[in-house]
Amino acid sequence: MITISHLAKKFAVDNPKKLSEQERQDPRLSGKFFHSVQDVSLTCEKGEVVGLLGPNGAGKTTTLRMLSTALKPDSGDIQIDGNSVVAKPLLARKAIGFLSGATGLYGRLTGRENIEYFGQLHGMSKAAIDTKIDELSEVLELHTFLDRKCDNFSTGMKQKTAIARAVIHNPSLVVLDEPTTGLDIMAAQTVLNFINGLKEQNIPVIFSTHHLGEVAELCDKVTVINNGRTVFNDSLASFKALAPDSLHQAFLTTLSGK
Ligand SMILES: Nc1ncnc2c1ncn2[C@@H]1O[C@H](COP(=O)(O)OP(=O)(O)OP(=O)(O)O)[C@@H](O)[C@H]1O
Repeated sequence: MITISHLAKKFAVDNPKKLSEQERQDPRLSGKFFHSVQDVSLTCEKGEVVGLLGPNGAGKTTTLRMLSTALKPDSGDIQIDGNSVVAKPLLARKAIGFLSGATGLYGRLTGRENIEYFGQLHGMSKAAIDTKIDELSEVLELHTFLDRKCDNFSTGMKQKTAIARAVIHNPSLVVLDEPTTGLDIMAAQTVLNFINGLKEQNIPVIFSTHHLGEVAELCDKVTVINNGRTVFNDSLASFKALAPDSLHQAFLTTLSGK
């Protein structure tokens, strides 16, 4: 089980002139700090898929980066099966498969080499890496480009390769930051099927998205973040019940604080 409790993260603002107009008006700007995440809590049980929703700049990526250990929280805690991610980051890195917003593939390497490299970093044997790549190639439909250099991959090819790379080590929790953004309908469906496959294997998934249709299709739970705070954290059924005819209206209701 994953428990995120009262996370907070602020960033120093070196030059306020570099902030956008929206950020300058944002209540999270206080003195020399921008309090990106102020109080985020959520839970995810084995086999559950949690959808993380929120307007642009709400704090979703910052939250997921703390969960993946890329950022250290200022306060709050994250526990995976009773172990604190903050206290034991190395343990957490083994347990989590994290897809960040930037795919960051090595362009001079092939897709396969990029994935293999991560497997090696995780200490996997060549045989275990090969077996896992075969499996991922099947479910993520990588065959046609797996042995091409990543340099001129399409957005979809890059994203599928980055997802395969993120889960090469058989993580016990998968965290995906906007996994379908920029993908065409077929590639997005492949990624959604992949998430569904993880769910069937009882592997918990937490993913951020702006697509409410994906939430309806896949999620057991919904967490909405607004201005760095959790404003909704409940089952998909409870989310839908906020406005039975429209998920968009349900989402807007969570933001209005009603
Ligand atoms: N390293 C940083 N330094 C300063 N401000 C930051 C930093 N990282 C994020 N922020 C700010 O924190 C806020 C939350 O950003 P975050 O990327 O977490 O939002 P998000 O919910 O993922 O948004 P989007 O849906 O647009 O991806 C934004 O205003 C962003 O500019």
